[in-house]
Amino acid sequence: MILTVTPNPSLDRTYEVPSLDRGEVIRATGERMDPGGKGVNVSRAVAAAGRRTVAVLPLGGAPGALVADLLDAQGIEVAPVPVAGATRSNIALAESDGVLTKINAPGPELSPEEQELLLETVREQSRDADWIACCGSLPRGLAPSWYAEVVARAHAGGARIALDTSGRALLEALRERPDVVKPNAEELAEAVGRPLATVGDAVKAAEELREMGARAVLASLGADGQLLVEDTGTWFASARVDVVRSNVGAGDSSLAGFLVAGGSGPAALASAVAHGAAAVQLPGSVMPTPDDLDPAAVTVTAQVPVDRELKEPVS
Ligand SMILES: Nc1ncnc2c1ncn2[C@@H]1O[C@H](COP(=O)(O)OP(=O)(O)OP(=O)(O)O)[C@@H](O)[C@H]1O
Ligand SMILES: O=P(O)(O)OC[C@@]1(O)O[C@H](CO)[C@@H](O)[C@@H]1O
Repeated sequence: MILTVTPNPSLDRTYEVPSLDRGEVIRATGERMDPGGKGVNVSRAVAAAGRRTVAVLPLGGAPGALVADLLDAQGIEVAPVPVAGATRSNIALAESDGVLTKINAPGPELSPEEQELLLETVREQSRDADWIACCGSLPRGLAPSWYAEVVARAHAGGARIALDTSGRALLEALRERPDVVKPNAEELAEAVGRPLATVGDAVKAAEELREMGARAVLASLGADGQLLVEDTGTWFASARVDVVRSNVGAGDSSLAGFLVAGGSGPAALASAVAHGAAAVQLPGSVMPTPDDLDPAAVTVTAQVPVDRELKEPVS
């Protein structure tokens, strides 16, 4: 079973707009609502792959009830933590030229009792978990060391941890040796405090994250593909994509692909890239099913193209 923990979930609202004109009334040509938050998306993708998953998440107010209904309609098993504050709504504005602008709200502040209940729920649900995926930003109230605490507890209980977060929450958790961390290019650059211009820069930064405590690093590099650096080797993978419709949740889909394929080694990396490539070709944060995957479009190599310039360098 793959348990996901999303301390700051969201109701994701996507509006399709011709273009963004600041200061004007913009008429949307389409809209959709998805249950969101990075761990929630990982659960949706794991379930779409036909594997058992449970999503732990605080839920509050009318948006929280809507997130619960949407997850129920998708058959996702949820271990909810009722909270007083309303679950946030995050907005994505998708322009017709493919540019996507996202507005992420801070979310409710969790009281000390709610924080304790969240930790306790994670503990209870961890019993049958092979992997625990801890994903996304921390809501107000949770200390930057919160993920570090979850990693320590999970390891004490024998589960493996995949962590997808950023900033101080990531840096503090590294000391507890998470089994895999999944930064995107920006998060990787921020963690090591320098820009990334080439695939080789990303390899060096991933190696540094391992020196800081991560056992493995699965770095997602947007249109450039993905990199896996672990004890047994370093691999680079990419996939052919015809049309990008929405990259919201592509990283979450690829983390799910990595975990359902075993969570280590080149075959798991290939699955991660196949899931990311399929996700960007679907609207909103729709997660791919096995029918959407095209494993033949994926290439994986141990000959990492270190001199290749990133299409989206991080300055
Ligand atoms: N423009 C693109 N073209 C082709 N593949 C893409 C593109 N964007 C993303 N992907 C695929 O999806 C994977 C994850 O994307 P990305 O690195 O943007 O994740 P992310 O920033 O963590 O996303 P999110 O936080 O929205 O889940 C990439 O490694 C790649 O396989
Ligand atoms: O604010 P966070 O927690 O960093 O990210 C939240 C979020 O942007 O991540 C998912 C896409 O990865 C969306 O479903 C959600 O809106």
